[in-house]
Amino acid sequence: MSITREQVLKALSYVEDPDLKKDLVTLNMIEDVAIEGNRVSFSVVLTTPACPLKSMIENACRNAILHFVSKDVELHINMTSRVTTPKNVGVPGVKNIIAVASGKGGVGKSTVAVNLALGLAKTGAKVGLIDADIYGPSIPIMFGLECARPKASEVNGKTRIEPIEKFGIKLLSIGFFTDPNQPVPWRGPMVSTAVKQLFNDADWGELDYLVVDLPPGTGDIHITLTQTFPVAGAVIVTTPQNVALADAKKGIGMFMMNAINVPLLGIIENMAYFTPAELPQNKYYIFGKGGGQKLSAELNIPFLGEIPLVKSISDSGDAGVPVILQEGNPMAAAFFDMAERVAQQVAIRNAKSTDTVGVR
Ligand SMILES: Nc1ncnc2c1ncn2[C@@H]1O[C@H](COP(=O)(O)OP(=O)(O)OP(=O)(O)O)[C@@H](O)[C@H]1O
Repeated sequence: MSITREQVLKALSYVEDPDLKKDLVTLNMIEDVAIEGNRVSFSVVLTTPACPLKSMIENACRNAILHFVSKDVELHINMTSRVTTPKNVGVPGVKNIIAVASGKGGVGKSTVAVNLALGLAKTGAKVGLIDADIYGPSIPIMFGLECARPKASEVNGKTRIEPIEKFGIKLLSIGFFTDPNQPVPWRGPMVSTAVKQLFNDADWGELDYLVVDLPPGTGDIHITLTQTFPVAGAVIVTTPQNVALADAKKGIGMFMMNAINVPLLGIIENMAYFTPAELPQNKYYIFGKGGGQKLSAELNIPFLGEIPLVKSISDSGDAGVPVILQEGNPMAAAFFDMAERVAQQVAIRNAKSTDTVGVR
């Protein structure tokens, strides 16, 4: 039996990426094809290491080779990734900026942003996190970094801020530069300058994803961010109450405005139901049921999942070790699934955009 490269590629041309709706060969996702006797190896280059369809695609490739080439092939598939990016990247080295927003305060936006960033990093992606919530920067507490002060140096006459590194990600919070006991009366231009500095004056290096925790509502920071930097997409966090959903709708409306026009990656319903630690099967829909799903259906925006109201989420945030880092905690799995879905939506958006590079 003599296997050819053409046979291998022909077989793999029957495997479609379910999200991108094209076959892997057309998408240039097959690399490093090597054949020695009946030993065949190749790499599948996914659009994100957080791809929730990774094992499904690997199985489909295996079946295609065994079916169309030979069932006697000794097959080695290397599943790898190269994160895609919108063409206009505003911060050099940063592939995708993901904004995490909410209509109302206190719905768990920072909790989602933190666990999203750490979930993406867990898959092997290079991740940064910016806490741009000037009214209540909570990320220093959630990372146990209340007293941290990032180093700043002068490079060629320009200030360079070094993000703090913890739990495998780089982070900066507006809270690192203010006194937590001293209220800061922010004025519009100050806000805009401070936010731009977090992006432009920081040494972020190479990042696949830079997650930005925005203040609640719609304001100066949202306008500065979306008009200064090309944002890959926004994630909207809401709770199930009608008042929260109504405000979430306004937030979504802002991202859809022509002048802003940021892709909506989806809605996350936080505190979707209460579940006691000792009775995890019991779900109490204390704030109403299914509001986030209904909103996503109404506005035709992906629903990225629901996170229950669980004491360990709050405790871990206060203790400075986010829940996604706790092996075996079911909430870690819930946040990890959510992170995969967000990365999936970024890849879909990037591929749909005519400006996309990375998927060739
Ligand atoms: N699913 C959850 N279960 C239990 N507690 C939660 C959950 N989500 C968030 N919390 C807790 O609720 C509080 C508010 O959360 P968080 O700071 O993330 O909200 P936020 O929307 O960012 O608020 P703001 O923008 O007003 O600062 C925190 O104490 C957090 O630990």
